[in-house]
Amino acid sequence: MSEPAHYPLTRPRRMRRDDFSRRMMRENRLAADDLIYPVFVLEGRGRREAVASMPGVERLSIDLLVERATEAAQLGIPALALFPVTPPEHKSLDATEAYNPEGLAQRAVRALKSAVPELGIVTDVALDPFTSHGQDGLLDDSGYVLNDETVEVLVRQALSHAEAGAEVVAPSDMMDGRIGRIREALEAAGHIHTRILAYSAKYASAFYGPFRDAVGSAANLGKGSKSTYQMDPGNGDEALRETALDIAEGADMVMVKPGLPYLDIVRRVKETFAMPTFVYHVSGEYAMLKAAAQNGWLDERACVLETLLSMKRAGADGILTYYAMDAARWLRETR
Ligand SMILES: NCc1[nH]cc(CCC(=O)O)c1CC(=O)O
Ligand SMILES: [Mg+2]
Repeated sequence: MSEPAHYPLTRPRRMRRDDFSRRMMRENRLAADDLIYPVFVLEGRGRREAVASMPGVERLSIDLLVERATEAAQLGIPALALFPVTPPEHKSLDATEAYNPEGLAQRAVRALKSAVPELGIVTDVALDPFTSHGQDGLLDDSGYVLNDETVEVLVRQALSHAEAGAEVVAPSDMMDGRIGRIREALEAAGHIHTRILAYSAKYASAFYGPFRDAVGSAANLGKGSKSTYQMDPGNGDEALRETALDIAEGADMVMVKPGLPYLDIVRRVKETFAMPTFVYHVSGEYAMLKAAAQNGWLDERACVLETLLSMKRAGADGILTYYAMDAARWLRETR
């Protein structure tokens, strides 16, 4: 009774035969701990506004945001990323509203920290919600985004966030040298515990379109491009050089953005630096999944969870996603 020689000795399908052995060999899992929930905050009370290009996503006034944040914490989500919707009358060429201690972001941080202290708050350090032209920095006469002058404003903005109680500041602007300057300023001001989540490899991506609608910077930006500071989608090695600089300057965590089209970069960054590595599943990626789901073309729950799991498999330690609340709920239910 000899083995038929043409039969494989190794049958990978054995381990896939039953649910128990599939679970035993599963290498990566998604959990609520992996999720960071990006939210848009509005002026006023009792206000909620839908974002047309992101069905299911709402801009909320601080009081409603506090309720939402309470739910997020109950679902086990560790942190929220805050994005203010600046009223047009507070936008200017010099973006001074960015570091107003009574600004919307700063007030939202204080309200969230007092109502839901266990939920980590990540603030966005960048000037685009505050400039009248929608660029992430100050402009010279030719319209070029100035680096060092912008960094000085980012430092003031980051300090105002730390002062308000944000545990994590996340520079998303891609100016050179800003991590080092922010780190020095935080230390000098005694904010030695404030973590920096650096958007280290942020690409000049068309997938940010719906976000710019959500924060109301799309109209200001018009046809303007961010290619003189955000990275060229054709580049991979440059992402490693950018990340190395941010780590050397004092970043505690690094990020790649967008997500799904850039998972090769996530893998390379994680393998090269072994740092806490985050990925941003951006607004356009959310919109794609949502649109297909609304048309009945994709199983939303299955495709979203598969997408987020693939980000973990690529090496991400955490994911910023507009699907955070849904995903945390889905992960609680047993199929
Ligand atoms: N500093 C701006 C910023 N911070 C986060 C996003 C995009 C997030 C998303 O698309 O979900 C952007 C947009 C941009 O760079 O134009
Ligand atoms: Mg850089």
